[in-house]
Amino acid sequence: MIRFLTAGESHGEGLTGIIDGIPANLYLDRNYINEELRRRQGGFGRSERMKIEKDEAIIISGVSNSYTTGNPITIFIKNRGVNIELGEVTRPRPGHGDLVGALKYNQKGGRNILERASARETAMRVALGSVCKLLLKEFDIEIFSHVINIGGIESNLNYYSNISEMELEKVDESVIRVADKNYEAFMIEKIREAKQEGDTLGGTIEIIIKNVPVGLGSHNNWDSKLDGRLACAIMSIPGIKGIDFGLGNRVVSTLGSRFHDEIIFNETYKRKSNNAGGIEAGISNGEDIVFKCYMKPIPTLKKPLETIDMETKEKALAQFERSDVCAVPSASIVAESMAAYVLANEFMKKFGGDFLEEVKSNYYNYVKYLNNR
Ligand SMILES: Cc1cc2nc3c(=O)[nH]c(=O)nc-3n(C[C@H](O)[C@H](O)[C@H](O)COP(=O)(O)O)c2cc1C
Ligand SMILES: C=C(O[C@@H]1CC(C(=O)O)=C[C@@H](OP(=O)(O)O)[C@H]1O)C(=O)O
Repeated sequence: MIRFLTAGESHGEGLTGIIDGIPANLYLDRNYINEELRRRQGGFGRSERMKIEKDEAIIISGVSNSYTTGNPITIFIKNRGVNIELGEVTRPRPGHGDLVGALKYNQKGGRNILERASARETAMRVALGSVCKLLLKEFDIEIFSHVINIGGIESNLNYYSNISEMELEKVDESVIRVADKNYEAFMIEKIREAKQEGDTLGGTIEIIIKNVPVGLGSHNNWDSKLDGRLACAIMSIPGIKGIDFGLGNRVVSTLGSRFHDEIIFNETYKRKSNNAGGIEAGISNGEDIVFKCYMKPIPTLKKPLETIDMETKEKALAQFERSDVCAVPSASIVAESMAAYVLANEFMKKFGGDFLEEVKSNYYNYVKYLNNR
């Protein structure tokens, strides 16, 4: 079993992560980890903070001469430009953790809460997730993501683009479908407008995972189901408010005869379509795993919402501090990383071994078995 924990505050010394259960003898490419960290820092709409930070993974344990040893791997990422005044936050921001956390932990305001609720912590999830990605790559499993909606500007280039319009449910009128490959330019413009208005945006991310073998996850109990485990991991990302698999909410408006993926046999079992998104009964079915996740608009607004001052109990405007306007592209890298963790964990549960060669032998033995079914 693979498990991980992170620690560290947004404006503290840095972030620490420990991941346990990665087999020995896996080549751990530091450049790859740092490149993943760089990808998370990108995207239009992020705050000045991303110009200050230059995330770099310092590997403290579990690796020798660039190969894993089977020991727990510890990674540290230093916080660089911690130069903002860390005052108390007594005018809590609706949508952030300030009020609920202060009440739950008996704090004067939200400072100690936001330091940990902040998505700064997701840098470490990406570092640890990249270790999981490197393990999955040994078995040709690759995870891709792209942003398909920002604040209602929707790209029609998604996994299911080739489905005829007849089969699409009527799109909400507030959604503008951009059939153009230049949809990114429209999205950037939308973010620019929101920034000018002192407002913020959310959006939709699509994740596609390729070459997943049949048989990860299990139908046999609620907490073994692969879709459930992915949903839990993805929903734990700050700001993510929903996830759906395959055709997503179109399941409600599509006839069963058109929805379910017919089974064919061509050397192995295959499907004529992939509306389920690669998972049936909590088990991967060998097709691409496809899901979408939905991020709410960033809670910190330059044009603040109404709140209550926790000291006076008077009506007030929510506190503003440096903030992103839109962080959907960054969240997509975090979503890839959380998906990598879940899949690597399921992979090790099924093909477990203490060293990579042992995991490979178990895996290829299973592939041989499948080829004879
Ligand atoms: C990559 C990333 C960056 C974020 N940046 C900000 C930000 O700058 N300001 C902010 O208020 N919220 C930001 N958020 C969202 C908050 O962290 C999140 O809304 C908050 O912790 C409350 O959690 P919840 O939205 O899951 O309820 C960001 C989220 C992610 C994934
Ligand atoms: C630091 C990161 O994101 C932060 C997430 C975040 C929040 O409230 O979630 C608030 C902002 O923090 P700050 O006020 O220091 O700029 C973001 O920059 C990061 O992604 O590395």
